[in-house]
Amino acid sequence: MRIVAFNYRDIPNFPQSTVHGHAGRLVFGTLKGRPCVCMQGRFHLYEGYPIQKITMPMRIFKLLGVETVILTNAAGGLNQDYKVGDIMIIKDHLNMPGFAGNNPLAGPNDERFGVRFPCMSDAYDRELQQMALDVGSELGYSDFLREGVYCVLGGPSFETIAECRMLHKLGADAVGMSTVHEVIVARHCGMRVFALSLITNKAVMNYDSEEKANHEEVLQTGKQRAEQLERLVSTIVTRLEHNNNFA
Ligand SMILES: O=P(O)(O)O[C@@H]1C[C@H](O)[C@@H](CO)O1
Ligand SMILES: Nc1nc2[nH]cnc2c(=O)[nH]1
Repeated sequence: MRIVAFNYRDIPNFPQSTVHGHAGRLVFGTLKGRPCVCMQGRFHLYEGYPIQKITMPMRIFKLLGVETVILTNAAGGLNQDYKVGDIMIIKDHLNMPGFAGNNPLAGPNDERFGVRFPCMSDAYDRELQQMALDVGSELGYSDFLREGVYCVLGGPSFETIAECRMLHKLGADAVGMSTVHEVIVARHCGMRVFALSLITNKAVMNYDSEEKANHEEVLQTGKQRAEQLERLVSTIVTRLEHNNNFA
């Protein structure tokens, strides 16, 4: 298998990864024979990037001919049934920065990519969600595979207890700092989207709790589930090929 990788710093105008654990490389290769491009590290509002810069890779992928985008993230579990290490298939999102006007599509619309007012009620492809459930069940992952609503915040501070309680009441199952901006831009230009959250920590909802969210726990849980996540995603990619829907 041949892989070609580019450091973000060698790609003109590409943002740089500043987060520990994000390697900062764009990797081209094949996954089970299927041509893929993977980002080793994504960009976040808390790094100080304008939201259009964070989502620029989505438009590059569109121009490269990508049809399906698979996004993964680390998130805190708000749903009290969730456990650390659960994998949540994202079925919908709450875009908190968007409520405050920070939407990647704000500003003049570039008609070459999509319409001024794109629909988001179908942001997360339902067929791909079902496929992930089927694949997860075949792989024996059903005990830790969930479906839920992801809420994006700006970060970098983790949430207060009151914020976690509010987000849970609003219908969020998991909270994080990424993904939604990319989803909006990917859908705007017509790519299919599938997204997963790894529940790396439990959001602290109780004033008696001694637990504290921290990035080390996030990285640690990521390492523990890496192999299973990799198998889940690569099997889904294989099914895309077998279904031949997106060639
Ligand atoms: O996968 P992402 O980058 O969304 O991971 C979250 C947000 C921060 O980068 C990090 C905080 O621990 O986890
Ligand atoms: N905002 C937020 N992002 C996270 N990423 C991983 N865990 C968390 C969390 O608890 N909150």
